[in-house]
Amino acid sequence: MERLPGGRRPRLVSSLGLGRRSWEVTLDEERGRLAWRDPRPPRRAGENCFVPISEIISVEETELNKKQRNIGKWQKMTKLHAFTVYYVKKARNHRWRCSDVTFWCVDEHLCNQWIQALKELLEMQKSRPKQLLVYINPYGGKRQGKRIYEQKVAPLFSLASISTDVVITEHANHAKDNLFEVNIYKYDGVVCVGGDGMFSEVMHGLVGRIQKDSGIDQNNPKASLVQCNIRIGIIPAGSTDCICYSTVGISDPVTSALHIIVGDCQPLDVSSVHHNNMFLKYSVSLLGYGFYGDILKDSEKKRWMGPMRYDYSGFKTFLSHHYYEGTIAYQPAKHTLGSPRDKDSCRTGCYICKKSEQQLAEQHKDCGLKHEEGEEEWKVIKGKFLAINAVNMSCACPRSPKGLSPAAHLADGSADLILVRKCSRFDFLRYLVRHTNQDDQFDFPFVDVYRVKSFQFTSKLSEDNESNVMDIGKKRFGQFCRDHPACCCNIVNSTWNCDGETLDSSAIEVRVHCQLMKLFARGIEENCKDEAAYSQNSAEQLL
Ligand SMILES: Nc1ncnc2c1ncn2[C@@H]1O[C@H](COP(=O)(O)OP(=O)(O)OP(=O)(O)O)[C@@H](O)[C@H]1O
Ligand SMILES: CCCCCCCCCCCCC/C=C/[C@@H](O)[C@H](CO)NC(=O)CCCCC
Ligand SMILES: [Ca+2]
Repeated sequence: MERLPGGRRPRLVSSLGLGRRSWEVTLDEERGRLAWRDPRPPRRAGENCFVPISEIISVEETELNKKQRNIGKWQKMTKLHAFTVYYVKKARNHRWRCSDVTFWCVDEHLCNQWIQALKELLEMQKSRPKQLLVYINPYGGKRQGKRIYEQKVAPLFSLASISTDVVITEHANHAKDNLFEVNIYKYDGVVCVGGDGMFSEVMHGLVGRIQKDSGIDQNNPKASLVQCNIRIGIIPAGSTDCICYSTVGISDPVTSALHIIVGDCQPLDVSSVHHNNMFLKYSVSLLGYGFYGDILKDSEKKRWMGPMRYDYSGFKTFLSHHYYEGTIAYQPAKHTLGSPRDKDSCRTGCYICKKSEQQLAEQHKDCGLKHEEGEEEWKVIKGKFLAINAVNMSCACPRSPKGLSPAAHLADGSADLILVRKCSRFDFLRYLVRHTNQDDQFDFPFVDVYRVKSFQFTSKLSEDNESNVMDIGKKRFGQFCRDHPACCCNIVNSTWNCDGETLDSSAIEVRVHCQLMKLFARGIEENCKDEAAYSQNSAEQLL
């Protein structure tokens, strides 16, 4: 479509057939939408609909089948020309579906004009991926990854003319290692089909590869890491799927595939985890010591149970009620506007994350200047903890729809550090139950929460071992419980659960890297009235 005088974008308006009737169809480039309305007087009119061009999946010329041709007596004599528009239809609970509408007319030229105009507009959607690298974990979750991809996702990618290279993983770390070998720069994105563990693998491969190619040493805990602009798409097929749920609002393969197709982009904070100047892992969701570490450790032996293993190990770990002694030092996140006790959550277009993005851009501008991160204050807390959870995002998942920290932000450059101190089993149960209802899980005297940009943890055991290396008695006989010297119960360390993988060290140093990577997502959308397929709105509102 050519520009109108004054740079205004044009409208294409035609009377086109839809079903048995004629509708007024408008392609309004200025407002970025395709709309169709029943031109009959309001009392007799049917639905009026519109779809944003950014949410059109594809347009195709269509041969009307026999049933569709039965649209009126006179049309039987004439050759009809038709095209189908496939678009995103928004359903309840953030679920997206692919819907379609077929318009027809007798004028072949008009039909082609519409197809061409729509295709040109789709071509202009520059954030849409054309070529993707897909990794499928056939053993994640309920072992449905391959079937989910082939039946639900691949047909949508092909409808949207996205070409794919698909790798079905044969062992753990296959995807990660592969990402260090292939030419990643020819792809517009990498898709992982699996759970949080599979996402973590792909993220480590991609972020690690970018650092390697940029000459950054990941072992340096103070290194300024290079942002990864190749987006990752998650097709959920795992046991928890917390990253997908927290960034899309639902764990649903079709919804995620559609977010990839329309080229959504959601920046994400990533924490680096080090031990003694050695890089251990990155984390985007949960770094959990104590309760969640113990669940993970126990559940690894029960992988054959599938997603149920977390319920079994969760119950067992709850009954064991272990607490761990240690010291946490953290740097508060002073740069961010929010607080973990906020009532509002991070949503699409979040202004708190936008503010952090601006700050990051400013930091990059004066990249010559050293930022005084190391000099900022550290706060130190010693204690006995049932759980230490550091979350970069809410960690919402089907088990806990508002997550471990409902007000955490996806891309604000901070993590919420939740400390659950030693308390009774009953109080801990009350705390856990609040993960599943609307009550405030931080409103307990034994729970503290801080928004941080970095933290360190040392367990009491490793502190003692370091300060008493010559204490032969301890070395030989192990450590004894200080509270009950006579009971001889061994004090052991817990394990860190890092996005569903265990870490070997209990002493760790963690730093949040603001918006280090990007996902094919847009954050959780507010439930707005005009959400549902943009239909049933009045014509006056629309046109
Ligand atoms: N072919 C494979 N065989 C064995 N393990 C694999 C294979 N491909 C990937 N993996 C590993 O399986 C682990 C778990 O996979 P995934 O995250 O997909 O499922 P899950 O653990 O059931 O789900 P969640 O992480 O959501 O709890 C990943 O850490 C990944 O490294
Ligand atoms: C009496 C009712 C009490 C119910 C309490 C339910 C609380 C559920 C909170 C779930 C929080 C999930 C945090 C996400 C962690 C993921 O990075 C990780 C990898 O997938 N999953 C687990 O470690 C698996 C963790 C599974 C925990 C059950
Ligand atoms: Ca964050």
